[in-house]
Amino acid sequence: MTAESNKRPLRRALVSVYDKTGLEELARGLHEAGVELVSTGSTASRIAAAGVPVTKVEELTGFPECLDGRVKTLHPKVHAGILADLRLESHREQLAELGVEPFDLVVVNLYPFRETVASGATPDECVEQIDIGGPSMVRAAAKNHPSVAVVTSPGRYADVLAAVRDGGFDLAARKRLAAEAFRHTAEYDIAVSSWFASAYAPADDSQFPGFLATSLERAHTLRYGENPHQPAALYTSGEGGLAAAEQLHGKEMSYNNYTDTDAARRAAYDHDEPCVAIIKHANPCGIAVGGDVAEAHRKAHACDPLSAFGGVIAVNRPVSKEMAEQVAEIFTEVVVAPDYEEGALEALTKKKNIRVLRCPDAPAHPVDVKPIDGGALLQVTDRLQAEGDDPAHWTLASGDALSPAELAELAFAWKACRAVKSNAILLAKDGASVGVGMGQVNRVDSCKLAVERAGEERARGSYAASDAFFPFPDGPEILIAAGVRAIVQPGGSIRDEQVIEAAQKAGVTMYFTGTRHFFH
Ligand SMILES: NC(=O)c1ncn([C@@H]2O[C@H](COP(=O)(O)O)[C@@H](O)[C@H]2O)c1NC=O
Repeated sequence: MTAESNKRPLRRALVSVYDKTGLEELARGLHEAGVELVSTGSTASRIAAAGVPVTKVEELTGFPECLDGRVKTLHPKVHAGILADLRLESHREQLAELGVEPFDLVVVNLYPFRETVASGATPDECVEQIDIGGPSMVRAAAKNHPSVAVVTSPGRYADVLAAVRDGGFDLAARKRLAAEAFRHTAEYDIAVSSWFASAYAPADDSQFPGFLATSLERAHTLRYGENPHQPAALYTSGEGGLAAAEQLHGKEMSYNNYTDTDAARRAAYDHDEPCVAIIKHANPCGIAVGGDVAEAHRKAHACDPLSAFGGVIAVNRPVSKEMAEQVAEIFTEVVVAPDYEEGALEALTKKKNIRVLRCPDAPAHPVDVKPIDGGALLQVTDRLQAEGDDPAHWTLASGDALSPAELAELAFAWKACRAVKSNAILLAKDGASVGVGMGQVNRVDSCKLAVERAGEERARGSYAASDAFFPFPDGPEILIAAGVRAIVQPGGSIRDEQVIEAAQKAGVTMYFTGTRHFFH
């Protein structure tokens, strides 16, 4: 059967829309093409006011709309007209016996439940905005797509008018519309059920909903996942962020580009000053702040130029021309920034392959969701804390108190360390990481790695941060032997006394934050 022969002419339409955008044009176009219109309350009034003939649904059902609109279209004369499978003789015969006319087109959009909740309305007001008749019609029409076309968005009206002039929608188009319709009602039900789960949840102390569902849209299929044998795709939540970033230049973003870019933005936005973070395999090979982004980039790159080759760079300010020219000299996979100053894009795009992203929003996701076999873990996203991450609240555990300038150096090391996968040790100097020990299964090896990466000269006099407490003095001893000026760590080990003693013996300043930043 050809697509042409699948077409079903549009002769009779049921229109019931809360959002009246484009309604008059749609009604007029349908009427001019000879389509009979049946409609509900205020939708019918708007159509009639536009001078287009319309039959009120009450005239069809012989039953008044009642209960403040709770019952309008919930009637067999409506639903039999939508649900009759016109391919079946028996259905056609039954409609004739019952005196029911079939509908070929259903145009419905639903009460604004989400918007009502967001407006801070009372529970009763929210409940009243749960559409019942609308989803019933949409689901019925979508189920019966072999006979009926269903439209749930004013964005589709132009297609409807094109189809009506062209002999109707073919079956493939009706299937696509049905898929859209079921998604529309599914998203609606997710909003309603999520609201119920939080607004009417059984009393317990959990701040997490009793039921969790989400709706994500596939933005595009990626070339592959973490490895070439893994198919992968990107989904967006519709709330901006990295997944919706605008790509201004370069090859298609890969799965690994996205994960590294996410980590890089997390690191760069931890700092108030202009900051650049360079990430490889989700770990920093350089983080630095500076008077401007060009300086921050030079300092970040200097941390580990070998590893920065092929890195992903995030900036918390617009990229300047000067920074862009520096970046263009180095093989870089991705640059992401809130914007690009004049001349910056020109400099970057001289490199054919570099991916350039504009992402105006700071990272915002409030909850981390991690799938595990058979379920998922949810946690409130780790952020810098008002207290533990502010040096004003730190406890001096050993040595002399630092001067404000030195304390600022140690505070930079502490914040930058949060971007390193645990066990994390980070050495910093002049507002730049100089040695990073990441992802080791014991803290001593992380200390060794950080010191080795920094090299003797840069380690000496640097400021060291540890994402979690030292369980033994062996880690700090390595840092002390390398000549660090001060150490910051959460504290809280049962052997804190031994750790403090090691620092005291060496005359090294040590602060406790009381806050931990594991990052896995
Ligand atoms: N109760 C019903 O039978 C019913 N039938 C259609 N609706 C909704 O009423 C709205 C349109 O109403 P009106 O044409 O009165 O503006 C649409 O959003 C439609 O989804 C209904 N409303 C709620 O359930």
